[in-house]
Amino acid sequence: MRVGSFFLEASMTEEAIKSNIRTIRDWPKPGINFRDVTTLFENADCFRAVIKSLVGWARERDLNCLAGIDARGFVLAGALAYELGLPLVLVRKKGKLPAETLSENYTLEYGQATIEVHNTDTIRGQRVLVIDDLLATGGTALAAIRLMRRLGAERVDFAAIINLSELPGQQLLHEDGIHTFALCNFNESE
Ligand SMILES: O=P(O)(O)OC[C@H]1O[C@H](OP(=O)(O)OP(=O)(O)O)[C@H](O)[C@@H]1O
Ligand SMILES: Nc1ncnc2[nH]cnc12
Repeated sequence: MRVGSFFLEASMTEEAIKSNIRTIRDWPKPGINFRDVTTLFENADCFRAVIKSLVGWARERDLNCLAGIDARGFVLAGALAYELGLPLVLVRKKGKLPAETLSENYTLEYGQATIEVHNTDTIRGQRVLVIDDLLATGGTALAAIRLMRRLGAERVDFAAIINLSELPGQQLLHEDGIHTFALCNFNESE
């Protein structure tokens, strides 16, 4: 995985980004250090620097479609779609999409879930970037990637603000041949 400090403006280092992410201990259950990006979104300069970095990386990847993951991934994906001028497909939690859907089940750090996408032609033959706020076990990202492949994606990349470096997501995506980018890493001890 490439960590994004190369793309960050001099004024916004990896450490500066991390300092804008709040950690909530033992939430939503004991033992989980929840990395809360709402504090980063509330800092306009930091949010702009994050989008600028993601856009810089995305431009190098010669993409032609984006897919955002419900819910925090949507905040990033909408800004990237606007900036890059690319179509955006929404990957939603089960039961939220009104037309015909494809579904994938997955396991989270703290439970089980299902994500869905509309049965759209927009993905077929495209180089797609899947976007989320955070990569942990990789369950969500890999489920979204499976959906993109079922919809006929030619290539799928993945980008997030945060990689939880002691969880297996990064390695699993690498083993699946997914080009992955994150702006910062967190260890359990932080
Ligand atoms: O790598 P994983 O172990 O799959 O975990 C990462 C996912 O967990 C969080 O979402 P969550 O399911 O909490 O949903 P939310 O964005 O709706 O809060 C996060 O936004 C990622 O989507
Ligand atoms: N530790 C964590 N913090 C925030 N979102 C998460 N999703 C999965 N694990 C998470």
